[in-house]
Amino acid sequence: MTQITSASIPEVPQRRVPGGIDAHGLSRSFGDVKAVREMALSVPPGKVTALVGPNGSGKTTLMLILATLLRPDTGFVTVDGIDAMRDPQGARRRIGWMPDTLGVWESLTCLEILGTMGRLYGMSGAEADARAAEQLEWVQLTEFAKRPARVLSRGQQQRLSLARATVHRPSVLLLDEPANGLDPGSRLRLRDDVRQMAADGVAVLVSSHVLSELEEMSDRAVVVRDGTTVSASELDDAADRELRYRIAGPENAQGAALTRALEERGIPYTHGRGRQRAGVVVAVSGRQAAAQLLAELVGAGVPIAHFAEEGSRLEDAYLAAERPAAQGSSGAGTAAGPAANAAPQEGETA
Ligand SMILES: Nc1ncnc2c1ncn2[C@@H]1O[C@H](COP(=O)(O)OP(=O)(O)OP(=O)(O)O)[C@@H](O)[C@H]1O
Repeated sequence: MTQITSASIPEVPQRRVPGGIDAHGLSRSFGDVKAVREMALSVPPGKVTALVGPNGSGKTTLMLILATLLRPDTGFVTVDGIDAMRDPQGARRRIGWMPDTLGVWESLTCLEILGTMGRLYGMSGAEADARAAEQLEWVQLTEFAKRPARVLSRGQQQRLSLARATVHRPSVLLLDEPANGLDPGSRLRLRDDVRQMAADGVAVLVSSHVLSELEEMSDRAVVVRDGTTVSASELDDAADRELRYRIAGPENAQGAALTRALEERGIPYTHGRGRQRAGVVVAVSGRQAAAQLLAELVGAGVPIAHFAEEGSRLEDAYLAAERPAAQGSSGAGTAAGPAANAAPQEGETA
């Protein structure tokens, strides 16, 4: 894999002095394939930023560039203000990198792997060994301390990978599909660990295809498509943004009483599709408005068996990115359009 060197690389133009990651103008081609095109991205400290996009949109290529493991054709990356092109070693000391597969020395024990990593990051032998034991305890792998990594299950490998990525207490953490192969309990732990690291000030960038997982772990979302950043948005509490709610009667059908009540109130709705998607979908301006609508319907004697938020802001942003630009934001057949479409190009904000 190409290593970044400082030779003949121009200095980062003065833009802002960020903690975390600031990248702009990133491009990388593989032959004719433009995997990343003029991409801009910021990953602020103290927050978890979700990186989402369709297959082949350039997420892993971007992650590898940010981790200083792949050299971009153009562009700049700073890590805690350090120019990663000119000083990749300095940047790497601040970065924790968890790839989607562990890729370790399989015959070494878990303790040896983490101890070796600690030494590579400049710790003394005693310090590295103590840190290795501490990390194994953190990821609940102490019982495997003296066993070779090849005996670990996929989920255990992921936990060892997280321990390895954070052995040197990085201030930036890059996680590529971290929940792959984790059982539900381990996923919840991972979410809590990632949130705790962000609370401690770490800048976290995490990519995953499991949007529900990302939604509960992330503060922000960056959506990429065709190698470019198409939107960046805060996943703030949905207090007063437009939301979609699915409403169904006791038979899980749309129900004449329900549709009549909505029509009388001038509330547009669309029909659900399929057995699991029965009922109607309406757009409301925030949870307060949703609560009022529910109270009103029940007050009017409409039988309601299901009333729940539909999709999520992250899902909306992702689906909007999957659609070709020409289709725009038609709302995907629901009463409300995606809420995140108007988000600015990442890098123009901050
Ligand atoms: N080493 C490589 N050689 C040739 N093409 C590559 C290489 N790495 C990536 N690509 C191409 O670059 C594009 C972006 O790939 P990348 O792996 O970054 O996407 P991704 O968003 O991570 O995809 P996925 O979600 O499927 O993992 C794809 O078209 C891919 O085929």
